[in-house]
Amino acid sequence: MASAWRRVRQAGGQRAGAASDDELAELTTHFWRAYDERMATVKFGDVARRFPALVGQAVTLGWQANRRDIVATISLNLISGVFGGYALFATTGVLEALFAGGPTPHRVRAALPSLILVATATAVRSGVATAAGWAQSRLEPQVTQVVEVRLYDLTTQVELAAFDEPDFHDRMQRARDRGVYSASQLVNDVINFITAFAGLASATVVVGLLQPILVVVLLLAQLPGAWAAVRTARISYLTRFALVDSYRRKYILADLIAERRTAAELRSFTMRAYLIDRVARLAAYTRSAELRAARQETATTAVGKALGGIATAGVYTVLGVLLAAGWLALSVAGTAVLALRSAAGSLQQLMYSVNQCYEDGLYFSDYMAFCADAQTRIPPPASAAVPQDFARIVASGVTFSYPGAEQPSLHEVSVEIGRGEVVALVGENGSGKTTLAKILAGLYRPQDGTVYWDGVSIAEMNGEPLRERIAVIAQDHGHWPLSVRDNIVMGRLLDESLLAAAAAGSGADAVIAELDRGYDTLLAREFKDGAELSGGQWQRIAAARGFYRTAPLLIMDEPTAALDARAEYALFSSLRTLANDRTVLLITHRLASVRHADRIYVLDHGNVAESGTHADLMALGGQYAELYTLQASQYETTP
Ligand SMILES: Nc1ncnc2c1ncn2[C@@H]1O[C@H](COP(=O)(O)OP(=O)(O)OP(=O)(O)O)[C@@H](O)[C@H]1O
Repeated sequence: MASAWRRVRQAGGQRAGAASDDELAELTTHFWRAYDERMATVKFGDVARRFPALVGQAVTLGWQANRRDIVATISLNLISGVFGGYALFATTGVLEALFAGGPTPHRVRAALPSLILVATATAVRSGVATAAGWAQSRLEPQVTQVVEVRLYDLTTQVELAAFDEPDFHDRMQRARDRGVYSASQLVNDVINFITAFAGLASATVVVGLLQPILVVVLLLAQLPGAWAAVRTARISYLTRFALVDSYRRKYILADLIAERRTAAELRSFTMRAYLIDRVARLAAYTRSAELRAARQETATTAVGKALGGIATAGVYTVLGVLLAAGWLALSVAGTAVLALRSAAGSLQQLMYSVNQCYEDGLYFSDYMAFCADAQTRIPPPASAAVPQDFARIVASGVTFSYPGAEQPSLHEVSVEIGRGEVVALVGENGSGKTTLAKILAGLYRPQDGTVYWDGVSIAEMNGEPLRERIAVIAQDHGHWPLSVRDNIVMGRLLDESLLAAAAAGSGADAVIAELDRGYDTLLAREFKDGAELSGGQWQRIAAARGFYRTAPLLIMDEPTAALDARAEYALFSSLRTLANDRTVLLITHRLASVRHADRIYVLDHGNVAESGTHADLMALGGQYAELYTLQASQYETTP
C-alpha cells in the first residue's frame, strides 16, 4: 500500500513538473508567518477583556434561538448550585454528630436529620441539573439554525463582485466551517461556565465560612491549569487560522477527485496521479503544522499539570498545618476536604469552559467579522422606483475591472437598447460581452459610467426589484439538483400555462416528454431516480427558465452554443415571436443568427469597436464583416 502511494506520488511529481509549487503559493510562503501575524493581534489580556462581551453574545444568541430554553438553562443551573452548596453545608451536621462522643447507634440516630437534609438537597440538585441539561441540549440545534440562516441571508445579498475576491472566500470558509459550529459551542461554554461558577461559588462560600484562608490557597492552586488551558486553546486556533487557505484548496481538490461531474474528465485525461500528488503535498504541509501545534499543546499541558500537582500538595499541607495547630475541628476539616474537592472540580470545569469559551469565541469572532463585512457589501437601499417597463436602456461610458485585475474588462463602453428591440453583442473570446451583460443585468456595479433606465441610474434602484424585470439565460447556467419544474420555475409562483409556453418556446418540452417522470424528474444523477441531461438538453431547460420569467428585458448569453441545428432554428424563431413584447439582448458567436438584430455591437478588448445593423457593419468592412465572411465561408462547398 505504502509503495503504491509512493509510486503515485512519484508519478504525480514527474507530471506536475516545475509549475506546481508556484501554483500552490502557500507551500512556498512559510505558514508560521501567517501564524505570527495573527499571534500579534490575539493576546490573553484582550481575551480577558472580551470575556464579558462573549458571555453577552452567547446569551443573546440563546435568547434569539429560544428565550424559554436559555432562561430555563441558566436559572436551573444556578438553583442546582445553591442546592449543591446547601448539601455540602449540611454535611458538617452529619460529621459533627458522627464525631461526637457516645455509643455509635446513638450517634447515627443523632446524624439522621442532617443526613435526610443532605440526601434531599442532593436529590433536588440532581433533578434540577437534569432539567437544566435537557434545556441546554435543546438550545444547541436552535442556535446553529439561527447563525446558519443569518449567514445564508447575508451571503445571498452581498454584491456579486465579492465572490471574485479570494479573501472573501477565506473569510466565508472560516465563518461556515468553524464559525457556525462555534456559535452553539459558545452558548454551551457560557452555560457550563455559569454552572461551574455556581458550583464554585457555593463551595467557596462553604469553605470560606469554615476557614477563609483555605479559599485563597484553593484559588491559587488552579492558576497553572488555567494558564495551560488558555495557551493550548490559542495554539490550536492560530494553527487553524494560518492553515485555512491550504484546507480550502485541499477540500476543493478532494471534491474534484470524488465528484461525479469531474469523474469522466479525470479518467480521460489520466489526471489521477497528478491530483492525488497535489492533495498529498497539501496534506503533508497541513500535517506538519498540525503536528508542531500538537507538540506545543502537549508540552504546555504537561507543564500545567506538573505545576498544578505541586499546588494541590500545597493546599493539603496547609490543611494539615491548620488541623495540627488546632485551628480546625476534625468535623469541619472533613467538610472542608469535601468542599475543597467539590470546589476544585468546579474550578477545573470553570477553567475548561473559559478556555473553550476563549477558543470558540475566537472562531465565533471570525463568524461575526464575516457577517459585519458581508453587511457592508450589501448595496444600501436605494430611493428610485424600478419602472414596470422601459422605453430605453442606455449604458454610458461604462468602465469595469474585476477585483484584483490589472486591466479593466470594459473600458468606457456605451450601448443603447430600445424597447422591443433585439440587440446583439458579438466579439472574440474575452472581449467583454458577458461582463457587459452582467452590468446591464444589475449584477456588477461599474467603477465608472452609468446604466440608465429611461434616464434614471440603476445604481439608484434596489437590486432585487430591478432584477425581477430582467430575465437572464446565462452562459454558465446552473444545473440545479432539483426537479425539472423547479429548474424552470426557479422559486417563483407556479403558472402551468406559462410553464408549458416556456417549455415549448425553448424546445424543453421535447426533452421533458422523454423523461419517465416528466416535470417531476429530479435532475441529479447522484440521487435515487435522478436523471441526467445532455449539454443541449440542459441548455433548453435554461432557456425555458428565461422565458418563464415574464420580464421586459431578456438577456441571452450564448443560448444556442450546445443546441443542434433544428433546436437552434426553433429557439430563434421563438425569439422573434417573443421579441414582439420583449426586448432581447443576445450574445452569440453564431453571426448568422444576428443578421436580423436591430443593432449589433462588436466588442474588442473591452471596447466597442463597431456598431450598427448587419448591413451597416458589412458595408464597413471591419471586424464583424471579417468574422461573418469567415463563418459563411465554412458553408461554401469545396470542390
Ligand atoms: N470573474 C472574473 N474575474 C476576473 N476576471 C474575469 C472574470 N470574468 C471574466 N473575466 C475577464 O474579463 C474579460 C472579459 O470576459 P468576458 O467573460 O466578459 O468575455 P466574453 O466576451 O463574454 O468571452 P466569451 O466569448 O469567451 O464568453 C476576460 O479577460 C476575462 O478573463
